[in-house]
Amino acid sequence: MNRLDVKHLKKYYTSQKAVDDISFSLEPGSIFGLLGPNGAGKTTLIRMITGILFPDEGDIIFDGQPFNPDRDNAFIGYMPEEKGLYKKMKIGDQAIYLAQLKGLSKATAIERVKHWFIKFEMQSWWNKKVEDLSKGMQQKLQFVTTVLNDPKLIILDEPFSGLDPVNSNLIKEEIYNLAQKGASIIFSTHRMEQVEEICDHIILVNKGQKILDGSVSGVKQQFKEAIFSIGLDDYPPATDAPFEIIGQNKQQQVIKIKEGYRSNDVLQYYLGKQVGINSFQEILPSLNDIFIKLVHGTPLARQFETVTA
Ligand SMILES: Nc1ncnc2c1ncn2[C@@H]1O[C@H](COP(=O)(O)OP(=O)(O)OP(=O)(O)O)[C@@H](O)[C@H]1O
Repeated sequence: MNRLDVKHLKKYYTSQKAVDDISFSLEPGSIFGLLGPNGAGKTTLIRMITGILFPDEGDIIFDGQPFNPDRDNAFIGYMPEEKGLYKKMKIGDQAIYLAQLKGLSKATAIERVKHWFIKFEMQSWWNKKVEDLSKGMQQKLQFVTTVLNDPKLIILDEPFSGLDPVNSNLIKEEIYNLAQKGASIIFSTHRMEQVEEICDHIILVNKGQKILDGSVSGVKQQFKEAIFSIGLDDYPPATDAPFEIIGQNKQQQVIKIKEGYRSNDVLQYYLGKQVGINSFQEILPSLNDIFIKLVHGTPLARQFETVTA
């Protein structure tokens, strides 16, 4: 059974089709990247999945049942990009209070908060106020308050923003741990290298519509362009070659195989020239390249439109 099924979800504002018929599914234990340019509709989609906004049309199925925010919110952890913490409240009390809001008893809330504060070396923060914390420290606290109740679905919007490399790694490891224990994670970010490193599956949204859906490796395969790197003992002039050279240094040549040829033709070509081949490897496109290719032609700022539902 899927953790989440989003079916034909729509949310129209008078001036914008913010989410326009989006469907996708999320399995338990999956780390899922929700990608898209500014104004694409990601936050609107997340707000519907977390019960903050009601969809105009479509269905959200959570753990096999129609999503009911009152019942299911206890199983969802949402870390929005904007901070949702009380500036003046003491940090320990605040974490306990937020855990209780998610349905934990006071005793369990205290136990969980202590556990996470020790794990993340935050014990000395207990009696401080949020306003005493730096941006990165607040981000770390926000992450802890998001996962305190062991959610089945965790939605993280730019979770690494403001974090130093050590704390980024700490949170990254925790994301893997939570997924391994069965939590499903939706990770929204504009940092493609983070998606490539962390996510197993992505969807790309543009102008309110889903334009790509697949595993990270599958998507990279889908957009590959017959580009290889090859390391040779010597680099003879490549006349009548079944490829074009698109880059070269002392260690390797980057080539694009011409239409109608295969990788074996490249090897045969160089073997025919009696050149020693030291390495040969396909270069897959980065998610950044794929993102730019797919949203190419989209105006830098999403334009408003007149919407009739
Ligand atoms: N409350 C609102 N009223 C009217 N239009 C809105 C409202 N909220 C969002 N929109 C519009 O819906 C579209 C999608 O916005 P949304 O915030 O979901 O995008 P996003 O993908 O999260 O963008 P970003 O990456 O910049 O955060 C935008 O064009 C925005 O102008």
